[in-house]
Amino acid sequence: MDDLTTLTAEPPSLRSAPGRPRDAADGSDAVDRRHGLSDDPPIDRAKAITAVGDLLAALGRDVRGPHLRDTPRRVVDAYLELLTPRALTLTTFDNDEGYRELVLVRDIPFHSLCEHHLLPFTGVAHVAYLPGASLVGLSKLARVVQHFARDLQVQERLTQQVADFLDERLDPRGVGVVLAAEHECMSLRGVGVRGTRTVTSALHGVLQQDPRRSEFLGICLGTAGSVPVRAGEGGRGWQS
Ligand SMILES: Nc1nc2c(ncn2[C@@H]2O[C@H](COP(=O)(O)OP(=O)(O)OP(=O)(O)O)[C@@H](O)[C@H]2O)c(=O)[nH]1
Ligand SMILES: [Zn+2]
Repeated sequence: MDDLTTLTAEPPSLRSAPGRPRDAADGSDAVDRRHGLSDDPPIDRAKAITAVGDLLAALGRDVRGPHLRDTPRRVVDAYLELLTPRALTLTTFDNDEGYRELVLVRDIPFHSLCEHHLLPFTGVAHVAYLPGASLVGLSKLARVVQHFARDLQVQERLTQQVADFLDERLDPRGVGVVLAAEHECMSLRGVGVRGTRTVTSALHGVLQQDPRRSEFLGICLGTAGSVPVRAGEGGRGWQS
């Protein structure tokens, strides 16, 4: 192992300076997940619990009932769980053998929360890179997806964040990320079209150009022998 980079993602309430990736006081690189305005207010759990209680009351619910009584706390803790990223450690190795072909981890299941409706979108990610001087631990490609998915997101931004992060940290010859997801805000409500898949991609470096682009997208989008299906139980997102 030639390099070990630890990226800690603290709960937002503990962060001193919300913003994009920044240097932490302990010398590690901290990735702040609240990529919106740099002056995002801190999290106030008690205030959030009160607000959910008020919301339920305003929706005409009797919040004194045995099941609803503790629901505001449950809801707030559920959101905090869904929106707090796990710490991420990116482990890289010298590419001593000079491997130069595509490294692709396909069918990574993920879930995130849509920023517009606070409803989940779930699907699979396909993450690839063309190595330069370094290889990365394979599981880390899945961890990067999970890390950035734990946020209020739009699919386009999530896709780009994963690609940009790997491009910055690995210095590879190319990076490719494809996400295919179903948005519950389109399935359960609104237009009500169950079973649609939104596909987004972000390509960097050599993977932007053919023939690498076609090779990568062909594997991801099914023109190389498999057909994408909804992310299913057990994380199976594709069918031969
Ligand atoms: N581009 C993009 N749009 C998204 C994403 N998630 C949800 N949306 C869309 O955000 C849009 C919000 O549109 P609005 O008209 O403000 O909301 P709405 O009245 O609830 O719209 P409907 O969903 O059409 O009922 C909808 O078209 C959603 O489908 C995403 O990840 N990316
Ligand atoms: Zn939505």
